[in-house]
Amino acid sequence: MPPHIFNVAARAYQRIQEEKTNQVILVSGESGAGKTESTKLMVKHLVYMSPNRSDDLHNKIVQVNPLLEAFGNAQTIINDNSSRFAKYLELSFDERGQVIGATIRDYMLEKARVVTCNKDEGNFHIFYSLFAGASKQQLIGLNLSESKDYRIIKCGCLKLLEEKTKYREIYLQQMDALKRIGFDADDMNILHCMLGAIIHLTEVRFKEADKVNEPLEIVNPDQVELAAELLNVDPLELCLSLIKTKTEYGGEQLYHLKNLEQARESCDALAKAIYERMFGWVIRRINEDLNPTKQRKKVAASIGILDIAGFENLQVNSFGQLCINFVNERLQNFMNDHVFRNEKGYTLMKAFHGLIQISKNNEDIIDTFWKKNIGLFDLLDEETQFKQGSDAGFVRKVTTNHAKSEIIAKTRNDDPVFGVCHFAGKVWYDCHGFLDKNKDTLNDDLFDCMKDSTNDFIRDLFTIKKGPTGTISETQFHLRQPKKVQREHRSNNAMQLSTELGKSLKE
Ligand SMILES: Nc1ncnc2c1ncn2[C@@H]1O[C@H](COP(=O)(O)OP(=O)(O)OP(=O)(O)O)[C@@H](O)[C@H]1O
Repeated sequence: MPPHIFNVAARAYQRIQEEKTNQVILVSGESGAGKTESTKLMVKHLVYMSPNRSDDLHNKIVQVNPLLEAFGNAQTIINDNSSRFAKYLELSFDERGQVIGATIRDYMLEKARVVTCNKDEGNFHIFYSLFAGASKQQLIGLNLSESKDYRIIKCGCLKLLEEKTKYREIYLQQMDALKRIGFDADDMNILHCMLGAIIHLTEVRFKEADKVNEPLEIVNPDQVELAAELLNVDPLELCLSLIKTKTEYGGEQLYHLKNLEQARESCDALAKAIYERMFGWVIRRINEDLNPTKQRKKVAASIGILDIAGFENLQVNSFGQLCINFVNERLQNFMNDHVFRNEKGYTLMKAFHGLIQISKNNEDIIDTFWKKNIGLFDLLDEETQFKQGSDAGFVRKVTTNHAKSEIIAKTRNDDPVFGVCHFAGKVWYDCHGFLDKNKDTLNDDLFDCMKDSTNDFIRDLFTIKKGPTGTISETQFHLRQPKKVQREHRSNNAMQLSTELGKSLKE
């Protein structure tokens, strides 16, 4: 039945051979519709059609999926294995139509999931497989305990104990896939250290001081200490950067103490930043391994497959859903423009008549998001920059500026919620935390702290600038080879750390 996965792939392949033009396959559909599975089948089919293919390369291209899914997928209410990032995979072919490599571009990783996930959803798969699959020794090495109820795996619905056998198996597959793309012992060590550091950072708790104008108290400084140790950064510098921030004014450095919320946010922001950069690094390594130039053959044409997170309408829709749904609006618009509005598209539309629903023009919806000054994104940026800005203030701006719009829906109560009538249906957005998610900044002190790591690789990872797609996987910047994290043996140092912290804050 059209549109048949293998038929679409075969047509693209035929065109690169006959017309010698690059092809792109755009896979769209709601979350859980089968985009990722279809992409995998198309890749398999394209590689299968390639003559004299190298089995090693063939296997590698097909086998990167468990890795991408480990770090980029999670259980959602709709899909047990939902892609929480967008992926553009480009297969390169030589003049004989032989596949000679692949490149992956990643976009929009939903890194907020590391620290918050909706009820009945899960965190990224890698955290569950780490606890289920890593040996006792490995976990002890990361100062993690099998039995502790960590926030990172507690959030969401997955019952690790019930799924342990499944996740142990998945962990072994993931480690095997990492080895296949060239991860050596040092790479594995640093990857595990970063995962461990993220887990410890999400455990850090803060407490208001008893007196006003006094710094916050870190309830469990041992967790900061452990994270610092795994990242080879100075624990005292890390503690200080979590509870105070510096600004420059008239050439002078001023220090501000963070409030409870700001400290929690900056700790979460650090955990998210480490995850995001680690994810980019894994993709970068996949790309290095599958680089077509390694085959010493000229790329004659390519077939790209775009698989982005599908349209979402969950029980609670937040900033992530707003961004995902906007991208889906843009894709829909692209389809309208480039497929259905030209002659070939019209024929296609007739052929598909009754099989798929042709959506109406959605330019008004795109304008609602993007129009200068009054579009949702400009309004959100404006409210975010406003010192007294709030989530409720953003919703007020949206509903006032779009009072007559048929696209924006309001609630009758004062909840910071508004609705958008998308091409695929109406979605209500709960705007709690929108401003923070939009800010998503790691303050300079924390950045500097990471850049001061004594481990060259961690330092590079945080010095590297993000590329045009917002990830580090694509930048030209050179990353040094990871070196094993040097562990200093620390015991019962938390007390000493607290004393040093108090002294340093007084100074
Ligand atoms: N061709 C297929 N064969 C077998 N199972 C499939 C196929 N397509 C989809 N499925 C089933 O549907 C589930 C969801 O598919 P998939 O993850 O590809 O959806 P998606 O559209 O990529 O969703 P999301 O946008 O959430 O990432 C799969 O985990 C699988 O169980």
